Amino acid sequence: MTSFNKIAVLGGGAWGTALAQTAARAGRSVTLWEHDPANAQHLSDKRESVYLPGVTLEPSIVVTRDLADAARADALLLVVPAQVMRPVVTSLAPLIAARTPLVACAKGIEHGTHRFMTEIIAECAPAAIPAILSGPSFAADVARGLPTAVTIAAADAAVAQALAQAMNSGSFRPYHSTDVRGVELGGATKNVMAIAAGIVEGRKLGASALAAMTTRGFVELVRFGKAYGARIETMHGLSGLGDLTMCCSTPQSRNFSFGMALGRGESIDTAAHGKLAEGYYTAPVLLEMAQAKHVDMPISTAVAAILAGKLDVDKAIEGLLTRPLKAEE
Ligand SMILES: NC(=O)C1=CN([C@@H]2O[C@H](COP(=O)(O)OP(=O)(O)OC[C@H]3O[C@@H](n4cnc5c(N)ncnc54)[C@H](OP(=O)(O)O)[C@@H]3O)[C@@H](O)[C@H]2O)C=CC1
Ligand SMILES: O=C(CO)COP(=O)(O)O
Repeated sequence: MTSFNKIAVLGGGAWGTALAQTAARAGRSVTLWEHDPANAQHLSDKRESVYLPGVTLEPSIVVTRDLADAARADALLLVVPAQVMRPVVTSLAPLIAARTPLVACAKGIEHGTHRFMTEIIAECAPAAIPAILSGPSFAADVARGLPTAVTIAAADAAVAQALAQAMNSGSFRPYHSTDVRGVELGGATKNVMAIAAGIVEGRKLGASALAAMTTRGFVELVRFGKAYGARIETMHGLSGLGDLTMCCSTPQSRNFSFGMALGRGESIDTAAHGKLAEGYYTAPVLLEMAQAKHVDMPISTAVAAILAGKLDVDKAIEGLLTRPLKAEE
Protein backbone atom coordinates (compact mmCIF):
# COMPACT_ATOMS: atom_id res chain seq x y z
CA MET A 1 0.00 0.00 0.00
CA THR A 2 1.14 3.54 -0.74
CA SER A 3 2.66 5.24 2.26
CA PHE A 4 3.28 8.89 2.96
CA ASN A 5 6.16 9.55 5.34
CA LYS A 6 7.16 13.09 4.49
CA ILE A 7 4.23 15.40 5.29
CA ALA A 8 4.18 19.14 4.65
CA VAL A 9 1.63 21.41 6.33
CA LEU A 10 0.85 24.70 4.61
CA GLY A 11 -0.41 27.27 7.09
CA GLY A 12 1.10 27.86 10.52
CA GLY A 13 -2.20 28.89 12.05
CA ALA A 14 -4.08 27.09 14.81
CA TRP A 15 -5.18 24.13 12.72
CA GLY A 16 -1.98 23.86 10.69
CA THR A 17 0.08 23.82 13.86
CA ALA A 18 -2.16 21.19 15.44
CA LEU A 19 -1.97 18.96 12.37
CA ALA A 20 1.80 19.37 12.18
CA GLN A 21 2.00 18.22 15.81
CA THR A 22 -0.25 15.26 15.00
CA ALA A 23 1.78 14.17 11.98
CA ALA A 24 5.01 14.43 13.98
CA ARG A 25 3.53 12.38 16.83
CA ALA A 26 2.45 9.82 14.23
CA GLY A 27 6.12 9.44 13.32
CA ARG A 28 6.09 11.41 10.09
CA SER A 29 8.84 13.75 8.89
CA VAL A 30 7.05 17.14 9.02
CA THR A 31 7.70 20.47 7.35
CA LEU A 32 5.51 23.40 8.41
CA TRP A 33 5.25 26.25 5.88
CA GLU A 34 4.06 29.69 6.93
CA HIS A 35 3.80 32.60 4.51
CA ASP A 36 3.87 35.44 7.03
CA PRO A 37 7.45 36.40 7.96
CA ALA A 38 6.57 37.38 11.53
CA ASN A 39 4.65 34.20 12.29
CA ALA A 40 7.26 32.09 10.53
CA GLN A 41 9.99 33.71 12.65
CA HIS A 42 7.92 33.15 15.79
CA LEU A 43 7.41 29.52 14.83
CA SER A 44 11.15 29.07 14.21
CA ASP A 45 12.46 31.00 17.21
CA LYS A 46 9.81 30.37 19.86
CA ARG A 47 8.62 27.01 18.46
CA GLU A 48 5.06 28.26 18.89
CA SER A 49 2.30 29.63 16.63
CA VAL A 50 0.83 33.02 17.46
CA TYR A 51 -2.50 31.35 16.71
CA LEU A 52 -2.03 28.56 19.24
CA PRO A 53 -0.24 30.00 22.28
CA GLY A 54 1.00 27.49 24.84
CA VAL A 55 1.61 24.73 22.31
CA THR A 56 5.31 24.06 21.69
CA LEU A 57 6.15 22.53 18.33
CA GLU A 58 7.48 18.97 18.38
CA PRO A 59 11.31 19.19 18.04
CA SER A 60 11.32 17.29 14.75
CA ILE A 61 9.09 19.78 12.90
CA VAL A 62 11.01 21.89 10.37
CA VAL A 63 9.59 25.41 9.82
CA THR A 64 10.08 27.01 6.42
CA ARG A 65 8.93 29.97 4.33
CA ASP A 66 10.18 28.30 1.17
CA LEU A 67 7.25 26.72 -0.67
CA ALA A 68 9.64 24.55 -2.72
CA ASP A 69 10.82 22.97 0.56
CA ALA A 70 7.26 22.02 1.42
CA ALA A 71 6.50 20.85 -2.11
CA ARG A 72 9.03 18.02 -1.81
CA ALA A 73 6.77 16.19 0.67
CA ASP A 74 4.99 12.92 -0.15
CA ALA A 75 1.65 14.56 0.77
CA LEU A 76 0.68 18.10 1.72
CA LEU A 77 -2.01 19.33 4.14
CA LEU A 78 -3.44 22.67 2.97
CA VAL A 79 -4.46 24.48 6.14
CA VAL A 80 -5.14 28.04 5.09
CA PRO A 81 -8.53 29.79 5.12
CA ALA A 82 -10.90 28.56 2.44
CA GLN A 83 -11.02 31.88 0.61
CA VAL A 84 -7.23 31.85 0.01
CA MET A 85 -7.02 28.19 -1.03
CA ARG A 86 -6.86 29.13 -4.72
CA PRO A 87 -3.75 31.40 -4.60
CA VAL A 88 -1.93 28.94 -2.35
CA VAL A 89 -2.63 25.93 -4.61
CA THR A 90 -1.80 27.99 -7.70
CA SER A 91 1.64 28.84 -6.27
CA LEU A 92 2.19 25.24 -5.18
CA ALA A 93 1.11 23.48 -8.40
CA PRO A 94 4.31 23.89 -10.47
CA LEU A 95 6.46 22.73 -7.55
CA ILE A 96 4.94 19.34 -6.69
CA ALA A 97 5.45 15.94 -8.31
CA ALA A 98 2.55 14.44 -10.25
CA ARG A 99 0.07 12.46 -8.15
CA THR A 100 1.04 14.16 -4.92
CA PRO A 101 -1.97 14.20 -2.58
CA LEU A 102 -3.05 17.72 -1.65
CA VAL A 103 -5.31 17.39 1.40
CA ALA A 104 -7.58 20.39 1.90
CA CYS A 105 -8.09 20.94 5.63
CA ALA A 106 -10.08 24.16 5.26
CA LYS A 107 -13.85 24.32 5.75
CA GLY A 108 -15.57 26.56 3.26
CA ILE A 109 -16.82 27.11 -0.27
CA GLU A 110 -15.20 29.65 -2.57
CA HIS A 111 -16.92 32.99 -3.07
CA GLY A 112 -17.94 33.74 -6.63
CA THR A 113 -17.07 30.36 -8.14
CA HIS A 114 -19.01 28.21 -5.62
CA ARG A 115 -16.10 25.75 -5.81
CA PHE A 116 -15.56 23.25 -3.04
CA MET A 117 -12.00 22.94 -1.74
CA THR A 118 -11.07 19.82 -3.70
CA GLU A 119 -12.51 21.37 -6.86
CA ILE A 120 -10.09 24.26 -6.46
CA ILE A 121 -7.24 21.75 -6.10
CA ALA A 122 -8.36 19.84 -9.20
CA GLU A 123 -8.60 23.06 -11.18
CA CYS A 124 -5.35 24.70 -10.04
CA ALA A 125 -3.17 21.59 -9.64
CA PRO A 126 -4.57 19.04 -12.11
CA ALA A 127 -1.59 16.68 -11.67
CA ALA A 128 -2.22 16.40 -7.91
CA ILE A 129 -4.56 14.05 -6.07
CA PRO A 130 -7.26 16.10 -4.26
CA ALA A 131 -8.31 14.99 -0.79
CA ILE A 132 -10.17 16.49 2.18
CA LEU A 133 -9.74 16.18 5.95
CA SER A 134 -12.67 17.27 8.11
CA GLY A 135 -14.56 16.43 11.28
CA PRO A 136 -15.11 17.48 14.91
CA SER A 137 -11.61 18.64 15.77
CA PHE A 138 -10.69 21.78 17.70
CA ALA A 139 -7.06 22.72 17.12
CA ALA A 140 -6.40 23.25 20.83
CA ASP A 141 -7.73 19.78 21.67
CA VAL A 142 -5.79 18.07 18.87
CA ALA A 143 -2.55 19.95 19.63
CA ARG A 144 -2.78 18.74 23.22
CA GLY A 145 -3.26 15.15 22.12
CA LEU A 146 -6.85 14.83 23.29
CA PRO A 147 -8.80 12.02 21.58
CA THR A 148 -10.21 13.18 18.23
CA ALA A 149 -11.76 11.47 15.21
CA VAL A 150 -11.93 12.96 11.71
CA THR A 151 -12.57 11.73 8.18
CA ILE A 152 -10.06 11.82 5.33
CA ALA A 153 -11.61 11.38 1.89
CA ALA A 154 -10.10 10.87 -1.54
CA ALA A 155 -11.66 9.44 -4.70
CA ASP A 156 -9.22 6.51 -4.55
CA ALA A 157 -9.90 4.39 -1.45
CA ALA A 158 -6.28 3.24 -1.22
CA VAL A 159 -5.05 6.84 -1.12
CA ALA A 160 -7.63 7.80 1.53
CA GLN A 161 -6.60 4.80 3.62
CA ALA A 162 -2.88 5.58 3.29
CA LEU A 163 -3.44 9.21 4.28
CA ALA A 164 -5.43 8.09 7.32
CA GLN A 165 -2.63 5.70 8.25
CA ALA A 166 -0.05 8.49 7.89
CA MET A 167 -1.99 10.77 10.27
CA ASN A 168 -2.97 8.12 12.82
CA SER A 169 -1.26 9.23 16.02
CA GLY A 170 -3.26 7.07 18.44
CA SER A 171 -5.17 9.98 19.97
CA PHE A 172 -5.97 11.32 16.48
CA ARG A 173 -8.10 8.70 14.76
CA PRO A 174 -8.78 9.36 11.05
CA TYR A 175 -11.52 7.36 9.33
CA HIS A 176 -11.18 7.05 5.55
CA SER A 177 -13.82 7.60 2.88
CA THR A 178 -14.25 8.09 -0.87
CA ASP A 179 -17.11 10.58 -0.42
CA VAL A 180 -15.02 13.70 -1.01
CA ARG A 181 -18.01 15.96 -1.66
CA GLY A 182 -19.88 14.80 1.39
CA VAL A 183 -16.93 15.37 3.71
CA GLU A 184 -16.07 18.84 2.42
CA LEU A 185 -19.70 19.96 2.26
CA GLY A 186 -20.36 19.07 5.90
CA GLY A 187 -17.41 21.06 7.17
CA ALA A 188 -18.43 24.14 5.20
CA THR A 189 -22.12 24.02 6.12
CA LYS A 190 -21.66 23.39 9.85
CA ASN A 191 -19.89 26.75 10.20
CA VAL A 192 -23.01 28.64 9.11
CA MET A 193 -25.20 26.62 11.47
CA ALA A 194 -22.72 27.27 14.30
CA ILE A 195 -23.22 31.02 13.80
CA ALA A 196 -27.00 30.53 14.02
CA ALA A 197 -26.62 28.45 17.17
CA GLY A 198 -24.32 31.06 18.67
CA ILE A 199 -26.92 33.75 18.02
CA VAL A 200 -29.49 31.68 19.94
CA GLU A 201 -27.04 31.31 22.83
CA GLY A 202 -26.04 34.96 22.76
CA ARG A 203 -29.69 35.97 22.86
CA LYS A 204 -30.14 33.63 25.86
CA LEU A 205 -33.07 31.84 24.22
CA GLY A 206 -32.46 28.66 26.22
CA ALA A 207 -31.40 25.04 25.70
CA SER A 208 -34.64 24.10 23.96
CA ALA A 209 -34.15 26.77 21.31
CA LEU A 210 -30.52 25.70 20.87
CA ALA A 211 -31.59 22.07 20.39
CA ALA A 212 -34.22 23.10 17.84
CA MET A 213 -31.72 25.28 15.95
CA THR A 214 -29.10 22.52 15.91
CA THR A 215 -31.57 19.89 14.76
CA ARG A 216 -33.08 22.02 11.99
CA GLY A 217 -29.59 23.11 11.02
CA PHE A 218 -28.70 19.47 10.48
CA VAL A 219 -31.84 19.04 8.34
CA GLU A 220 -30.60 21.91 6.15
CA LEU A 221 -27.13 20.35 5.94
CA VAL A 222 -28.69 17.07 4.73
CA ARG A 223 -30.96 18.83 2.21
CA PHE A 224 -27.99 20.78 0.84
CA GLY A 225 -25.82 17.67 0.80
CA LYS A 226 -28.39 15.63 -1.12
CA ALA A 227 -28.62 18.43 -3.71
CA TYR A 228 -24.84 18.57 -4.17
CA GLY A 229 -24.01 14.87 -4.19
CA ALA A 230 -23.11 13.96 -0.61
CA ARG A 231 -23.78 10.47 0.69
CA ILE A 232 -26.28 10.29 3.55
CA GLU A 233 -23.96 8.17 5.69
CA THR A 234 -21.26 10.84 5.39
CA MET A 235 -23.66 13.57 6.52
CA HIS A 236 -24.67 11.39 9.47
CA GLY A 237 -20.98 10.92 10.27
CA LEU A 238 -18.07 12.81 11.78
CA SER A 239 -17.76 15.52 9.11
CA GLY A 240 -21.51 16.24 9.15
CA LEU A 241 -23.50 15.51 12.29
CA GLY A 242 -20.37 15.19 14.42
CA ASP A 243 -18.83 18.54 13.54
CA LEU A 244 -22.19 20.32 13.47
CA THR A 245 -23.26 19.21 16.94
CA MET A 246 -19.88 20.07 18.40
CA CYS A 247 -19.69 23.55 16.85
CA CYS A 248 -23.33 24.32 17.70
CA SER A 249 -22.68 23.69 21.38
CA THR A 250 -19.59 25.57 22.60
CA PRO A 251 -17.87 28.96 22.38
CA GLN A 252 -14.67 27.00 21.69
CA SER A 253 -16.01 27.18 18.12
CA ARG A 254 -15.07 30.58 16.67
CA ASN A 255 -18.20 30.49 14.51
CA PHE A 256 -20.37 29.83 17.56
CA SER A 257 -18.58 32.62 19.44
CA PHE A 258 -19.06 34.97 16.51
CA GLY A 259 -22.79 34.17 16.58
CA MET A 260 -22.93 34.68 20.35
CA ALA A 261 -21.46 38.15 19.94
CA LEU A 262 -24.04 38.95 17.25
CA GLY A 263 -26.74 37.66 19.58
CA ARG A 264 -25.46 39.97 22.31
CA GLY A 265 -25.83 42.89 19.91
CA GLU A 266 -22.21 43.35 18.84
CA SER A 267 -21.62 44.70 15.37
CA ILE A 268 -20.83 42.36 12.48
CA ASP A 269 -17.44 44.06 12.02
CA THR A 270 -16.28 43.43 15.60
CA ALA A 271 -18.11 40.21 16.56
CA ALA A 272 -15.33 37.87 15.40
CA HIS A 273 -12.81 39.57 17.72
CA GLY A 274 -10.05 39.20 15.13
CA LYS A 275 -10.49 35.44 14.78
CA LEU A 276 -11.33 33.49 11.65
CA ALA A 277 -15.05 32.66 11.40
CA GLU A 278 -15.33 30.77 8.13
CA GLY A 279 -19.13 30.76 8.32
CA TYR A 280 -19.14 34.50 7.72
CA TYR A 281 -17.66 33.88 4.27
CA THR A 282 -19.60 30.69 3.54
CA ALA A 283 -23.12 31.92 4.45
CA PRO A 284 -23.73 34.00 1.29
CA VAL A 285 -22.28 31.28 -0.91
CA LEU A 286 -24.45 28.61 0.74
CA LEU A 287 -27.51 30.78 0.09
CA GLU A 288 -26.62 31.28 -3.59
CA MET A 289 -26.00 27.54 -4.06
CA ALA A 290 -29.22 26.59 -2.23
CA GLN A 291 -31.23 28.98 -4.39
CA ALA A 292 -29.57 27.62 -7.54
CA LYS A 293 -30.97 24.16 -6.73
CA HIS A 294 -34.17 25.31 -5.02
CA VAL A 295 -33.12 23.89 -1.67
CA ASP A 296 -35.12 25.31 1.25
CA MET A 297 -32.58 26.56 3.82
CA PRO A 298 -34.34 29.13 6.04
CA ILE A 299 -31.64 29.17 8.74
CA SER A 300 -28.85 29.75 6.23
CA THR A 301 -31.01 32.40 4.55
CA ALA A 302 -31.51 34.18 7.88
CA VAL A 303 -27.79 34.04 8.77
CA ALA A 304 -26.83 35.39 5.34
CA ALA A 305 -29.38 38.22 5.68
CA ILE A 306 -28.07 39.15 9.15
CA LEU A 307 -24.46 39.13 7.92
CA ALA A 308 -25.43 41.26 4.93
CA GLY A 309 -26.98 43.81 7.31
CA LYS A 310 -30.40 43.23 5.75
CA LEU A 311 -32.12 41.73 8.79
CA ASP A 312 -31.68 42.24 12.53
CA VAL A 313 -31.35 39.30 14.87
CA ASP A 314 -34.76 39.62 16.51
CA LYS A 315 -36.56 39.91 13.17
CA ALA A 316 -34.65 36.87 11.92
CA ILE A 317 -35.63 34.80 14.95
CA GLU A 318 -39.27 35.94 14.66
CA GLY A 319 -39.26 35.09 10.96
CA LEU A 320 -38.04 31.55 11.61
CA LEU A 321 -40.59 30.98 14.38
CA THR A 322 -43.60 32.27 12.44
CA ARG A 323 -43.07 30.26 9.24
CA PRO A 324 -46.13 28.15 8.20
CA LEU A 325 -46.36 24.87 10.15
CA LYS A 326 -45.22 21.78 8.23
CA ALA A 327 -44.60 18.09 8.59
CA GLU A 328 -41.19 17.30 10.07
CA GLU A 329 -38.55 15.82 7.70
N1 LIG B 1 -8.86 26.13 14.35
C1 LIG B 1 -9.51 24.98 14.35
O1 LIG B 1 -9.86 24.46 15.43
C2 LIG B 1 -9.86 24.31 13.06
C3 LIG B 1 -9.81 24.99 11.85
N2 LIG B 1 -10.17 24.33 10.70
C4 LIG B 1 -10.12 25.03 9.40
O2 LIG B 1 -8.76 25.28 9.03
C5 LIG B 1 -8.69 26.44 8.22
C6 LIG B 1 -7.61 27.34 8.79
O3 LIG B 1 -8.09 27.72 10.05
P1 LIG B 1 -7.13 28.09 11.27
O4 LIG B 1 -5.79 27.48 11.13
O5 LIG B 1 -7.90 27.82 12.50
O6 LIG B 1 -7.01 29.67 11.05
P2 LIG B 1 -5.95 30.67 11.71
O7 LIG B 1 -6.55 32.02 11.58
O8 LIG B 1 -5.53 30.16 13.05
O9 LIG B 1 -4.66 30.57 10.74
C7 LIG B 1 -4.80 30.85 9.38
C8 LIG B 1 -3.45 30.58 8.75
O10 LIG B 1 -3.55 30.81 7.35
C9 LIG B 1 -2.53 31.72 6.97
N3 LIG B 1 -2.93 32.54 5.83
C10 LIG B 1 -3.89 33.48 5.79
N4 LIG B 1 -3.94 34.03 4.56
C11 LIG B 1 -2.97 33.40 3.83
C12 LIG B 1 -2.53 33.50 2.47
N5 LIG B 1 -3.10 34.37 1.64
N6 LIG B 1 -1.53 32.70 2.06
C13 LIG B 1 -0.96 31.82 2.91
N7 LIG B 1 -1.33 31.65 4.19
C14 LIG B 1 -2.33 32.45 4.63
C15 LIG B 1 -2.31 32.56 8.19
O11 LIG B 1 -1.07 33.19 8.05
P3 LIG B 1 -0.89 34.69 8.63
O12 LIG B 1 -0.21 34.50 9.93
O13 LIG B 1 -0.09 35.41 7.64
O14 LIG B 1 -2.26 35.33 8.76
C16 LIG B 1 -2.36 31.52 9.27
O15 LIG B 1 -1.14 30.88 9.38
C17 LIG B 1 -10.09 27.06 8.22
O16 LIG B 1 -10.77 26.77 7.03
C18 LIG B 1 -10.78 26.38 9.41
O17 LIG B 1 -12.19 26.24 9.20
C19 LIG B 1 -10.58 23.03 10.69
C20 LIG B 1 -10.63 22.34 11.87
C21 LIG B 1 -10.27 22.91 13.11
O1 LIG C 1 -13.94 23.24 12.45
C1 LIG C 1 -13.66 23.34 13.63
C2 LIG C 1 -13.84 22.21 14.58
O2 LIG C 1 -14.21 21.03 13.93
C3 LIG C 1 -13.23 24.64 14.21
O3 LIG C 1 -14.41 25.35 14.42
P1 LIG C 1 -14.39 26.94 14.35
O4 LIG C 1 -13.79 27.31 13.01
O5 LIG C 1 -15.83 27.32 14.50
O6 LIG C 1 -13.52 27.40 15.48
